[in-house]
Amino acid sequence: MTHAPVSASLPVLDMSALDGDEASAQAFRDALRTATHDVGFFHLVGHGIPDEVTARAFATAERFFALPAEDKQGVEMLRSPHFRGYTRTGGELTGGRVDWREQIDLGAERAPVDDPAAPAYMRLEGPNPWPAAQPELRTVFLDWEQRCSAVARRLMRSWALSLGSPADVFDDTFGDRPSTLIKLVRYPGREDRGQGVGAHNDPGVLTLLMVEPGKAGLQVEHDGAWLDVPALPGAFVVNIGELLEFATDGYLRATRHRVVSPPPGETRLSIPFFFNPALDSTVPRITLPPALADHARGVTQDPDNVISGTFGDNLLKARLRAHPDVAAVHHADLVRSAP
Ligand SMILES: O=C(O)CCC(=O)C(=O)O
Ligand SMILES: [Fe+2]
Repeated sequence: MTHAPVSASLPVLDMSALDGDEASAQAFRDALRTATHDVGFFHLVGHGIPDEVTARAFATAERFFALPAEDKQGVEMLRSPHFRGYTRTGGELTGGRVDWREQIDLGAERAPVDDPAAPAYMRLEGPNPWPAAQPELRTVFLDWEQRCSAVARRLMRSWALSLGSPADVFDDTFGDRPSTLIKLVRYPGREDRGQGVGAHNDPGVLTLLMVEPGKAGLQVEHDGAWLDVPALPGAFVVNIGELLEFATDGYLRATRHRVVSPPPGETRLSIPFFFNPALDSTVPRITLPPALADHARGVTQDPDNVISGTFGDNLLKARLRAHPDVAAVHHADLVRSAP
């Protein structure tokens, strides 16, 4: 690949260029840096995940949402102090307003941390509730997690090089305990085409989003307007989160986005994968070469959303806000002490 074509206003990057010669790998890295400096979003093809694997992921998600309500309630997030499991439609907030989507959150499968002296964010680590009625959910999405993590680690190394840093500059941030999270999301249709998920930035580093083929609804803020971003079949929509903006002093941009509900009678499935640092790791603030540093905009300052270099702080804050019912049941001590 030499040039990034533009489709539906977002660049399309072909990751298979990394398997080519140094010139094509360099062109990919330049396109990666430019896309995430300018818009903060791009389409990613050539990522190596076969179409049939993606089709299986959507078929599995569809079967999960079609389970009887009791099966979904059996794995509801309200039972999980780690914010894992099923959230019914209307059970989640973004920007203080109700999102119209149902979802299951599947994080890195680990043992809970039971050290009372550990920072509060370590409560986010723990097991997932897997539905007994659908055993393949576990195998399909543990496999999806492995595949997406490999793509994400490769992208992180490409960003590092593209910013004039050693390829491994971000490696320790993720280490062997990255905070991965997969959401299976179903947006029901409705008349008013309102908030499927409200406008937000992703709080972490990197998001690889797969959208059901042919479905629109994702909108990305650019130059003060909302761009419609229909999915390209088999391609990820990739965006960066606030911590990569933080790491680059705003040279790379975490961009606000939202999903509007599909029309009545339609639904939209999506599978976002979040590749984020270990909860207790501090993201390095990298030194940019002068030519890039001149174009660093500084980190966006929002008094309602102060960014910490420690990922766990950001994630815990985001989870408590999005799921106040889970917070009230399992983390009343934290909610009471919140400013
Ligand atoms: O469902 C989508 O297309 C996007 C979801 C999203 O932005 C999120 O869950 O952070
Ligand atoms: Fe998002």
